[in-house]
Amino acid sequence: MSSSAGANGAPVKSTGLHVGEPAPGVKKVDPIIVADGIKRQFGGLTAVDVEHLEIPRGAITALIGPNGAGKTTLFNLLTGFDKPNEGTWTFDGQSISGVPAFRVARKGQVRTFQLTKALGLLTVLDNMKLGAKGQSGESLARALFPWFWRKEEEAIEERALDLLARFKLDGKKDDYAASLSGGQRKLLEMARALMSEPTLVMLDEPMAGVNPALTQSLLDHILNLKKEGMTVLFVEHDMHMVRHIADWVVVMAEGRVVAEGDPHEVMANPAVIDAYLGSHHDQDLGEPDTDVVTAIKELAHDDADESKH
Ligand SMILES: Nc1ncnc2c1ncn2[C@@H]1O[C@H](COP(=O)(O)OP(=O)(O)OP(=O)(O)O)[C@@H](O)[C@H]1O
Repeated sequence: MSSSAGANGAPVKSTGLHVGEPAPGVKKVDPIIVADGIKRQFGGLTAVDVEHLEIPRGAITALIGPNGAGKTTLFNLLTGFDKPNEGTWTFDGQSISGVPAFRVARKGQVRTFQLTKALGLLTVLDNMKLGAKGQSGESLARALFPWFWRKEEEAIEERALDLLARFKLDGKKDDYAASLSGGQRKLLEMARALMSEPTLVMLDEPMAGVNPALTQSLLDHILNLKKEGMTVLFVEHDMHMVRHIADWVVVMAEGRVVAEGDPHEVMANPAVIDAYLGSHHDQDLGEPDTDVVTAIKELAHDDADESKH
């Protein structure tokens, strides 16, 4: 598997990730997450109903689907922020179903979380320190061995400053996080997630609210995570980004996985267009995602043209 930039500067995609025909639930050569029979209901609504899903290790996987498909709910379940009605899953071969979020994070699976109002009132550096693992529940040990904790705190601060420099936020370390632009917030969210030295990074709509000036920088940071050996799983509506950086795409609709494959295969799959056009047919949530459908069709068309040359 290689992840360096290709001759034309485009990222080189990881291939050979699956075993057999790409279809919902297809087995992966080296899965980092394996989920079985996950169901999450809210009253009478089934938000997630995933029979089998494997996320490939060391690759970038995009989770896409129309509004209300269950993507965020699945993210919340896998990261321990919510509990399913049914289902089991493993991370790195260990069962983590029902394990609370802070323990999941300590095992190396982290997600970005949004800069809420409360976090906005902390400085950028304090936000980073919050992302370090092993910080909660050790107050007794902290009181008994202050010298040890001072050392750990110094190490945490050093790592935070290194990461802030890497994300070009070091000049803002003492600013309130609320003063950052939309794109800088996304960078801070990603940098904060890296404080715990994760093996799997889960990003919820990394491009939402980011102005074009910071888009490339965010993409590069995500590609770098893969280069450094991390696995990335992200939810995103921007199809151009999905095609550009994802090695593998999982499509959800109405709680289920309806398609899986590399971005080219998925964009050419009629089931994917149907999922977007068919969304909301029984709900009054407004227009289906026609912009996304247009983007998918354009990209599928480009792919067909490319394959003729
Ligand atoms: N806490 C909750 N209580 C009740 N219903 C919920 C709750 N969370 C999610 N839902 C419902 O579950 C379904 C799936 O929602 P979810 O947010 O997971 O979809 P999504 O694919 O992430 O959508 P979007 O792309 O719009 O963020 C939706 O119908 C939503 O209204």
